[in-house]
Amino acid sequence: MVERNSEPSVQDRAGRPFPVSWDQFHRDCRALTWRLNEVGPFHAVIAITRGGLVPAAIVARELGLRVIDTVCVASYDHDKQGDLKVLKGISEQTAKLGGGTGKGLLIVDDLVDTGKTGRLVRELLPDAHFATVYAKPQGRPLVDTYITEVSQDTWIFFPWDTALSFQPPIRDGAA
Ligand SMILES: O=P(O)(O)OC[C@H]1O[C@H](OP(=O)(O)OP(=O)(O)O)[C@H](O)[C@@H]1O
Ligand code: HPA
Ligand SMILES: [Mg+2]
Repeated sequence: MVERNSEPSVQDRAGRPFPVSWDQFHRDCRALTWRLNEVGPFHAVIAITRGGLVPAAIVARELGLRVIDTVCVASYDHDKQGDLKVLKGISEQTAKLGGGTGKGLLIVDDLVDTGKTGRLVRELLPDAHFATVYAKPQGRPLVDTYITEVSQDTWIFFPWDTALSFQPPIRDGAA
């Protein structure tokens, strides 16, 4: 738990931890690609940084796509969501592939939570296909394809944000 002021963080409010291992994440990305393979073909993959970079690499590999671009968005400072900022949009070359509206482009992110990030990127590329690995109910309507839904009060811990650590035995008070 990280407290920077008296407000509970999104993660504190979320309560339910959902740790995801690298193995599980890889399996979920492959499951996502099975679905996307039926929707495509796509001209390019666009990762929403930074969380979307990992699933985008796996999905692109599985779909045989080599054109990969990024939309760089900053919102959560660890677990507190601030104002959204687009730090970088897609390149002119990728925009051309999508005919200006994103048609035939595949946007990938690790998850949708409130949907703020997804909404912003959809506004930039309204005709693109938006895929995430995980979805919470508030953001789910924005996503075209996802694999696993978790409750809004779940906090997903991704493998690139975590490390193995000792856990005290349950009888000694472990959660
Ligand atoms: O649906 P929302 O409520 O907008 O939340 C979802 C976004 O939040 C996380 O990114 P974050 O902004 O934390 O940045 P990161 O990908 O660089 O970790 C996650 O990777 C999604 O992009
Ligand atoms: N886990 C990690 N990052 C996030 C989440 C989450 O559940 N929601 C928004 N950003
Ligand atoms: Mg992100």
